[in-house]
Amino acid sequence: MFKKALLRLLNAAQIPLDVDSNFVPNQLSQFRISVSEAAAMAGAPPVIIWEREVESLLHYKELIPRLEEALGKFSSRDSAEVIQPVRSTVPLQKHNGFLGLMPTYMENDGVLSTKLVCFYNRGAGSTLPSVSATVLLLDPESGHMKAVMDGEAITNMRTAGASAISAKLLMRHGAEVLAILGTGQQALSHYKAFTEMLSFKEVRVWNHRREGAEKFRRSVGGPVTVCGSVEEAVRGADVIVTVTRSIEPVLCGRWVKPGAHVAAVGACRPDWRELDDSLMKEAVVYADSREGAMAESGDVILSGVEVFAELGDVINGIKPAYREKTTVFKSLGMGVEDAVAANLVYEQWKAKAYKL
Ligand SMILES: NC(=O)C1=CN([C@@H]2O[C@H](COP(=O)(O)OP(=O)(O)OC[C@H]3O[C@@H](n4cnc5c(N)ncnc54)[C@H](O)[C@@H]3O)[C@@H](O)[C@H]2O)C=CC1
Ligand SMILES: O=C(O)C1=NCCCC1
Repeated sequence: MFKKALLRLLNAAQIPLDVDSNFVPNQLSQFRISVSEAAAMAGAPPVIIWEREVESLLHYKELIPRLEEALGKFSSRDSAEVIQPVRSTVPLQKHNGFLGLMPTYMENDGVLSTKLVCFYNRGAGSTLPSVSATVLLLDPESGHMKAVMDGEAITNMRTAGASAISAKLLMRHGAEVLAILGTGQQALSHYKAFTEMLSFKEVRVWNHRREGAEKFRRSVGGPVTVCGSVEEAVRGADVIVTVTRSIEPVLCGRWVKPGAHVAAVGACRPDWRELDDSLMKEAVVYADSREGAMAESGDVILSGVEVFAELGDVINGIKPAYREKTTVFKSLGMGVEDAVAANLVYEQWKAKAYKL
């Protein structure tokens, strides 16, 4: 009874209760109760961490190593490491979109999360975002919800982080020219991740509307060449990122330099395309999840190509990285990426909260 009252007091004072053992507040440790028990007993509400705060807590330098480790764990197919089913989707027909459910459990790491993500094939005139997401982080022992987080910043950063890992592993040594097709949210996060973690002499961008590309150039500040066509942007490029909302191929194999690496991020439905057949057939195709790509990627399904390996297979040393060949990394996005990113945000949030 007394314990309960104390916990309610701590909760009212916004002292986080659902913390791991390294962070047990002194006030609780005297009562020798487990942290999960404490949080569950206290009925502690989840902390809410929104866009600006997520952005301020998440940094590529810390996120990317965690993503790399998570991709490796995913591909090890060890259920104590990662359980992550292929995303289930509910069509939002009236709104030309989908709700994706992305649960993940990492038993060894004690991480349980799910992302709810709505994504849309927006018409040209719409000002609404293409992707809207929320990540829920839970305590696997009690089921208690620890945190509710803005999922857009997490989605933008973890997707760009995974693409940067693909480039690090698959682009040719001495790569100099990066081309980005599309200039929306993912383009911005990819620009940041690629210029922070890798080094390029030139960055080119293309957008189907030139003013979008000009706006992008102004907003990133760094040197960017705006190109008038996809062909102009990608000719001679060593690394190409496709982050468009297109549902038809925008990138053709005949423009792509042999040995280039393509990180293909858009076209995440079985009948959507960003890359043409000739590129898909020429390239060695890698994916974040083989199963995900075979269920969701129009570029893979409709071109009829095989996924050669998962990125995690390369990380685990199970499959080779063909740097000298043309490579495509088909990204669909995975719950395990959201799980490690959200867990990192939560760790950073706790560290900040306890310093105060
Ligand atoms: N693989 C993954 O993990 C993820 C994939 N995505 C996908 O990445 C893509 C980009 O997402 P965001 O940057 O958030 O969207 P956004 O709406 O912010 O940007 C989309 C970009 O595509 C351009 N665009 C629109 N229609 C086009 C067309 N018909 N042809 C060429 N370009 C066109 C827009 O002008 C804009 O520059 C979307 O397809 C989204 O579903 C998003 C999140 C994660
Ligand atoms: O992984 C994600 O998150 C998404 N993947 C594809 C579509 C938009 C969101």
